[in-house]
Amino acid sequence: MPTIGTPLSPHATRVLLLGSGELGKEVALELQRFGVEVIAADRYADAPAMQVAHRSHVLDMLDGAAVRALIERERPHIVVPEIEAISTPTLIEIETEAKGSLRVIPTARAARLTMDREGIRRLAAETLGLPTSPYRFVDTLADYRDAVQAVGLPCVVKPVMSSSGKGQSLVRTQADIDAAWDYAQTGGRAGAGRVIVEGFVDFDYEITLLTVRHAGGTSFCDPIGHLQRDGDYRESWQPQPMSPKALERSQQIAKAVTDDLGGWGVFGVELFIRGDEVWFSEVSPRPHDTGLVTLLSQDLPQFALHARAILGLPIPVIRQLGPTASCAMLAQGHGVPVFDNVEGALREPDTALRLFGKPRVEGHRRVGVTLARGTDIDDARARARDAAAAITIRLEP
Ligand SMILES: Nc1ncnc2c1ncn2[C@@H]1O[C@H](COP(=O)(O)OP(=O)(O)OP(=O)(O)O)[C@@H](O)[C@H]1O
Ligand SMILES: NCC(=O)N[C@@H]1O[C@H](COP(=O)([O-])[O-])[C@@H](O)[C@H]1O
Ligand SMILES: [Mg+2]
Repeated sequence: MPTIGTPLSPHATRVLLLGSGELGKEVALELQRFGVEVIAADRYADAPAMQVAHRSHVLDMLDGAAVRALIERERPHIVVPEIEAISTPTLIEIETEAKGSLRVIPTARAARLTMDREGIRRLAAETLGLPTSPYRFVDTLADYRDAVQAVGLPCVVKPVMSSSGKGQSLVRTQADIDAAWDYAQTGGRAGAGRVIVEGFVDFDYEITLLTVRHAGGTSFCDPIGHLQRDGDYRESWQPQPMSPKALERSQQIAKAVTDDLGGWGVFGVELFIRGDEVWFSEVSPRPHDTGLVTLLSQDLPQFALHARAILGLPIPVIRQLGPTASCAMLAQGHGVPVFDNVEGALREPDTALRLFGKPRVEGHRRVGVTLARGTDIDDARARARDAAAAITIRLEP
C-alpha cells in the first residue's frame, strides 16, 4: 500500500486533520517530512497545526454536513481525528461510502466509540470485561443525584464529551454534588448533556501506555507516568517504574482494547495502577497529551509513530533514550501569549521547548511544554519544571 505522491500536485497523498491543536501540529510536521499534503481543520482560525499545514479550514466539526462538505471538497486519502468533538457518525457514513478510497484513523468506528465516554466505557467494561471504576450514565439532575448515591463518595463527574478535564469535578462531600452537575453541563466540549458518574479509584499511580498498531503488528512504548490537576495534565515522565505483573497486565488490557478498535495509528491507553492491580480508564485513538514527553524520550516520538503507522510504513524498533519528563505551560487570563526569558528554559543541557502558537487565551489554556532528560525521573521532572518556571507568559490585548 505505501505509495506517497508529491504535495500540491494531482499525485499528492492528502491527509486531513480534524482538530489542529498542539498534538496535531507535531503530527502535521511529521507528515510534512514524508512529503504528504497536509490539510488542517479546527473550530477556530490560526490553530497550531494550521500554521504548519498546506491549507486550513475553519468549521464546526460537530456539524455533520460541514464535515461532509469539507471532505468532499478536499478529497483526502486519510482523515485523522485530533480531538473527540467531531461528528463521528458522518465519518462512519463517509468511510463506508468511500469503499477503501478514504481511511479514517484508526477507524471511523474507533473514533465513534471514543468520542464520548459511554461508547468506550461500555465496550471496555461490558463487552471486553476489563476492570474499570464503577460508573453510571445520567441525563437529568434527579438521576444524577441517585447515581452519586449508588456509586458512592468520593466520585468523579464528567461530561461524556470532554477532554483535558473540561467540565470534570471530584465530588468529595454531599455539598459538592450539585455544583459538579452544573459544571458538567457548562464545561464540556459539546454543551449540556449526558454525564458519567465514576467511582473514585484510589490508585498508587496512573500511566498512559502508548500503543501503536501498524503494518507490522502492535508495539508498546515504555509506560508514561503523569500528574493531573483538575483533570488536566501538568507533568509526565517516562519510563514510569512498574512491577512486571502490573506492566504485563497493562499491556494485555491495551492490546485487548486496541485490537477491538482496530486500524492503524497511536493509541494512548490510560490506566490506573495499585500494586499489581490495573484499571482501564479511557483511550485516545491518537497521540496523547502526556505523550508529549516522547518528543525527547524516544528516537521516534509518538507523532512520528502516528505518521508512520497511518501511512502503512514499518516501525521496526522504538528506542527509549533514558529518563525524561515534560511540564505543561499553562496561561491564565485573556489575550495573546507573549513569552519572556525563553532562553532561561534552554540553558541546561538535554532540555527542549515547544511553544504551540495558540492565537489567544480566554480563561486558561495550555500554550507550551518543556522537556528534559535527567539522571533519573525525579531529576528529569525537576529540570522540566525549572525550565517551565524560567519563562514568564504575558497576555497582551
Ligand atoms: N474514576 C476516577 N478515579 C480516580 N481518578 C480519576 C477518575 N477519573 C478521572 N480521574 C483523574 O482525572 C484525570 C482526568 O480524567 P480523564 O482522563 O477521564 O479526563 P479527560 O478530560 O478525558 O482528560 P484527558 O483528555 O486529558 O485525558 C485522570 O487522569 C485521573 O487523574
Ligand atoms: N487532552 C487532550 C489534548 O490535550 N488535546 C490537545 O489539545 C488541543 C485543544 O487545546 P485547546 O483546548 O487549548 O484548544 C487539541 O487540539 C489537542 O491537540
Ligand atoms: Mg484522560
